[in-house]
Amino acid sequence: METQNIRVSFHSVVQPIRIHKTHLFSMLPTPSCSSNRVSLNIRSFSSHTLITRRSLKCRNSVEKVEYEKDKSNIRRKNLAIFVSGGGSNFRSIYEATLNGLVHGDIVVLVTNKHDCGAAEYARYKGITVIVFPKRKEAQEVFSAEDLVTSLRSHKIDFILLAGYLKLIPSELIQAYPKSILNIHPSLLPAFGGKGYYGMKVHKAVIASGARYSGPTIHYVDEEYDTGRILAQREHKLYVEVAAALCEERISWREDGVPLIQSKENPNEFTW
Ligand SMILES: Nc1nc2c(c(=O)[nH]1)N[C@@H](CN(C=O)c1ccc(C(=O)N[C@@H](CCC(=O)O)C(=O)O)cc1)CN2
Ligand SMILES: NCC(=O)N[C@@H]1O[C@H](COP(=O)([O-])[O-])[C@@H](O)[C@H]1O
Repeated sequence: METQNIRVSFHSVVQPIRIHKTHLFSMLPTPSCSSNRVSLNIRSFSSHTLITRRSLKCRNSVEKVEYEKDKSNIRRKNLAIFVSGGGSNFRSIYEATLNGLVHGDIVVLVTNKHDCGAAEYARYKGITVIVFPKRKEAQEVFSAEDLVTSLRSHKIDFILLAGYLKLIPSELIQAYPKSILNIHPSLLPAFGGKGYYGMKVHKAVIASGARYSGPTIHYVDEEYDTGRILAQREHKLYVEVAAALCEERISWREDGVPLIQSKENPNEFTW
């Protein structure tokens, strides 16, 4: 049987398309590199905060400009993560909340498998674990409304699905508009929908002869994998998107396309 070489690449397959929007920010003055060091504070016109740029050394007239968003006056966000298995993305995001990459805290883990690896890890870290939906034979009923009430009591700002294998009910979607994301292990819309989860997705990609694959992060709507796509790139993507969420660097284009404001250059947006 002919073996097929497939490159399952988590590198940038879909080049981020960058657009330059100036109405959000003052035109960024081009830093002069006459001196050895440049430092510049840039005040934006938008609701965003002061963007300070660390002074940088210019070498060989090549500028390396980094912007450090001033997060001191951005409220830390409360996150709920939904998982059904080991929680590899959950653990990455959790670590990122501790090392400062994500300006938020994982307050609740929701799972349909009370004894999954992610739930055990969460309990060990002192994170509240909620089982939803409960097993059919469970004594007490815990409805979608009960789940919304519980998430509200924990003051949850965003919900991140990370290997959660059940359909999110519309009650939750209505209660958290534009605030629920999911990571899917293919370049949607290909290989998505009911029945496409876990290894089933990768097997379908390989069987199709596709040359590339990679994850998609999208907003969650009532159907499996049909919500607005936010990002498609290498597998550490969820931490970067969670960071953008918590730093309020996501905006919505007039036609409903969500955009991520670049951390490096606030005048650039990708989708
Ligand atoms: N309302 C939504 N809920 C969920 C979405 C979504 O986009 N909208 N994404 C899924 C995650 N997912 C793909 O990214 C996904 C998960 C599970 C399934 C699936 O077919 N599940 C089986 C049951 C599997 C099991 O119980 O072990 C099924 O429904 O028959 C498809 C896609 C999370 N929720
Ligand atoms: N449709 C989404 C989906 O299928 N997600 C899948 O859930 C698992 C999560 O593993 P983890 O719990 O070890 O991160 C992974 O297999 C991932 O592809």
